[in-house]
Amino acid sequence: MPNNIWHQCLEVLRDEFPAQQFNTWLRPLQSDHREGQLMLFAPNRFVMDWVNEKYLRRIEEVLKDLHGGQAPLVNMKVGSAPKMADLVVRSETAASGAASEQEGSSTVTEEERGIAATANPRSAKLKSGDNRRSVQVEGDIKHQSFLNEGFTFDTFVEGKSNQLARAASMQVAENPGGAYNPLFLYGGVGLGKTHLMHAIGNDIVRRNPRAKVAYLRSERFVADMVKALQLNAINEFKRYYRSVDALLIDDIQFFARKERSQEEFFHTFNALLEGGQQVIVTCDRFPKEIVDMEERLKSRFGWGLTVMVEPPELETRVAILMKKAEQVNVKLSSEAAFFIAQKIRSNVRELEGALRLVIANAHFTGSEITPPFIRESLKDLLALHEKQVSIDNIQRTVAEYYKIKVSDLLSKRRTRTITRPRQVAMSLSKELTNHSLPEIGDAFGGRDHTTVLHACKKIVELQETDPGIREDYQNFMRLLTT
Ligand SMILES: Nc1ncnc2c1ncn2[C@@H]1O[C@H](COP(=O)(O)OP(=O)(O)OP(=O)(O)O)[C@@H](O)[C@H]1O
Repeated sequence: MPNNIWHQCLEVLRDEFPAQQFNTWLRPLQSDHREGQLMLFAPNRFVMDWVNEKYLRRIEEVLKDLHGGQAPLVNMKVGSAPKMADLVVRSETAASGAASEQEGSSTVTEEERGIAATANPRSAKLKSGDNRRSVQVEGDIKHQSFLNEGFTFDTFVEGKSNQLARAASMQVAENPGGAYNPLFLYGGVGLGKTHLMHAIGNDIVRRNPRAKVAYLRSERFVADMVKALQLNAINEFKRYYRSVDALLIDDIQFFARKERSQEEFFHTFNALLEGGQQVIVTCDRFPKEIVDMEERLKSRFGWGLTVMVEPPELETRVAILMKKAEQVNVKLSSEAAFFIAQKIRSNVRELEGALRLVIANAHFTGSEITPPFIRESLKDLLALHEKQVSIDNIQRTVAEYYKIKVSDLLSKRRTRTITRPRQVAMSLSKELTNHSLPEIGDAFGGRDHTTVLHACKKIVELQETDPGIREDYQNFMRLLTT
């Protein structure tokens, strides 16, 4: 009876608390007891916070009374999917002494409060900008996250598009707090930034099981900070985030406009860097391009190493598909992988989604995975893709075709090998999307609309005089629209 230990504990608690309290907060908790750890699953974050605040200490005492030195460590988690990187709150012995840092003067913005209100309904009752000093909190609550165990360097497929990011990440995992601090990984959606970040975290813990690694999305940092302010626990918040060996913050762009959080993060960031602790940040764009973010924070991001993760080229997409299929013990022929990789170019997440769909269909129908079968399975998805020609899509297709990088198309480089593909891509964007000339200019590294106009004229001219360009252009039209 693996969860017996929790039932014993519940029996004691049932006698201690009024029935209504017991039924509301303790009874709904589900448990999973293994390897010296008792994981309690709360149905939502509000219940988890409440139990943490009001009952966790008592739960631990009861377990100690019942099992002495054999009592398991208690962790709490929302939901029940063990593979997800959900927030885990671990109760630990309070560290002595209060943090002495001065609090910043900026106030919590409406948006920041909104996040906290979602995370914790009680916070909605608190007055805006309430940042009274902490007196005491019930127990010292420390936050830690489970890292997705499947996201490792072994499961990450290397290609030209991510070679540098992967190498830098491996260096950081080997030597956290060393030369690449902070590590700033950026790039479009679904390209593997989170995967790499977890791989670093997992590797740090593998090398040093005592290492304290905190992974969280930036919204979580904001919500925790606002909640800490409201519960007068900001010093505990600061102490916790400054005590980790590595702080991994995903999708930092969500800090935009959250001034108080930026300020808090700025101080945390400095403290960690000074302490030789590792900071890793991911973002959907280059630091300088993040809007509504303090300049001093953006410039700090550039102190270590900033690396882009680019969309994978065809060969890498094929390799990723083969690897993902292998992970679920499905035999995928290279012809089939190639077929999917050619059709789905947007990002790896979508590539994975397409593969899952094909595998599920094959499983249910007992069919072999062949190109005609794939075409039929992905009919709706492909139709959607074909309808949606985006500038992004055009840039990727053109870059891949001419064997250059998307970032070259967006750069200021003016060599012929780059300018011609750039003009082709601009012209295709004008012809195949509804974007205006200024919008297209913007999407190509912030160029003026007259540059786009010039590119369009040039490509029309060249199609008449240069058979090579004419053929390329026709190929693109076919690739992008059929
Ligand atoms: N090179 C790769 N090898 C294997 N899997 C990959 C690779 N790149 C991405 N993936 C997979 O693609 C999926 C999406 O990746 P991930 O969540 O890391 O993207 P992201 O760049 O963080 O996106 P977002 O900006 O939306 O958060 C994950 O399942 C990840 O394992």
